[in-house]
Amino acid sequence: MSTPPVLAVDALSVSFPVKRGLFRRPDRLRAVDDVSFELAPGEVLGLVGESGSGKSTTGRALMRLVEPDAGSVRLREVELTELSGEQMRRHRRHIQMVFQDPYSSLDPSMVIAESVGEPLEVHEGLRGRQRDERVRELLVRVGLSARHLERYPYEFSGGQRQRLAIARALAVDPAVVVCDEAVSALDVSTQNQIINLLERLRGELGTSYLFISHDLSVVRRLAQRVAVMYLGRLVEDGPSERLYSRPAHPYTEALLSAVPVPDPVAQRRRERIVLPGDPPDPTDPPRGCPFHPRCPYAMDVCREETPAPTPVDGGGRVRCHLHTAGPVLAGGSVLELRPAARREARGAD
Ligand SMILES: Nc1ncnc2c1ncn2[C@@H]1O[C@H](COP(=O)(O)OP(=O)(O)OP(=O)(O)O)[C@@H](O)[C@H]1O
Repeated sequence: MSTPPVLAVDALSVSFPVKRGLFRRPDRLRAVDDVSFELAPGEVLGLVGESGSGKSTTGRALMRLVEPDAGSVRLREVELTELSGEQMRRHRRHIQMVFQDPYSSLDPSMVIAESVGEPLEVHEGLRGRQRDERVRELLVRVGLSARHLERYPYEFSGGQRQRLAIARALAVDPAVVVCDEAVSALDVSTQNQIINLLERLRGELGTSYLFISHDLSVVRRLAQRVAVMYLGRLVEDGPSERLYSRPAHPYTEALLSAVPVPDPVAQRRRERIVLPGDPPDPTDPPRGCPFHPRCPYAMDVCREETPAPTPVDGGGRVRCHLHTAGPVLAGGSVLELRPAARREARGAD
């Protein structure tokens, strides 16, 4: 029997009211639409997509920092969507978040002993010397000096502050950490250090991460599996190795075509796919497949029907009509999304 997931998200949806005018009823913006995924113990799942695709809202909904409209979030068999406010506050020790801006979790007016030690006070009732001793251990664990206890966050560099935010998130030994663009504001060498730190801590503590980022090259370094969002929906998920080498959804293919590769010869040979237009208005998504107005492979069916998830090679799923028609078009269950396949798709239109 395979190990049960530490986190199981099923058909999660979140919407926000959006005011259009004084006398009109607010529209609903579907920021997260029917999203499902699982996270295994010690696994890193990358969540990628353009700005506004719903990545942060997904992460925040898991923590109940925004309330889902529908769906289930099970953390180690506990249904988080059914907990009362007080129960959820207590349960947050098991699911923590690291934000892009470390000041989201570090109060600038508190010394490190207080801000990193706060979860230890709240969840384990530790105070004084006991709390400080644990904070010292945490500082060392994230590569900082144990002597920094009485310093304020502004006395640290950006990378060091992110280490402090990670120490705070890990203080109460959570099962899952949601990292929301946690390295995006850092320069490349500091990014590398933080990624190495997260990887080391995963090895030492067995923590699972949902690693949200718009940067596919950063995600590739850390994630064993990747899920791709477009307009609030997951369009594809699967093992990193397969997804990066053989994307099954045209949107994933376009995102990957923009990621630079280290080999200059391979880089010159690559076809950069520039998607036409902007992402549609999320308060008025297109009929059929939400991606069809920008899709280089769009067929008639894509304008009419919303694609259902279909399994792809090596595990994972893709929501794409082209893929459903895959065996006809390409003779395999993962399409080769190349110009030839594109011509065939148009022919099958
Ligand atoms: N509190 C809110 N009220 C209204 N709309 C919101 C709210 N929060 C997010 N949205 C909208 O929901 C959609 C998804 O936003 P979200 O921040 O989750 O996307 P994202 O993929 O994380 O992008 P980014 O990386 O730019 O934050 C966007 O259209 C955004 O404008």
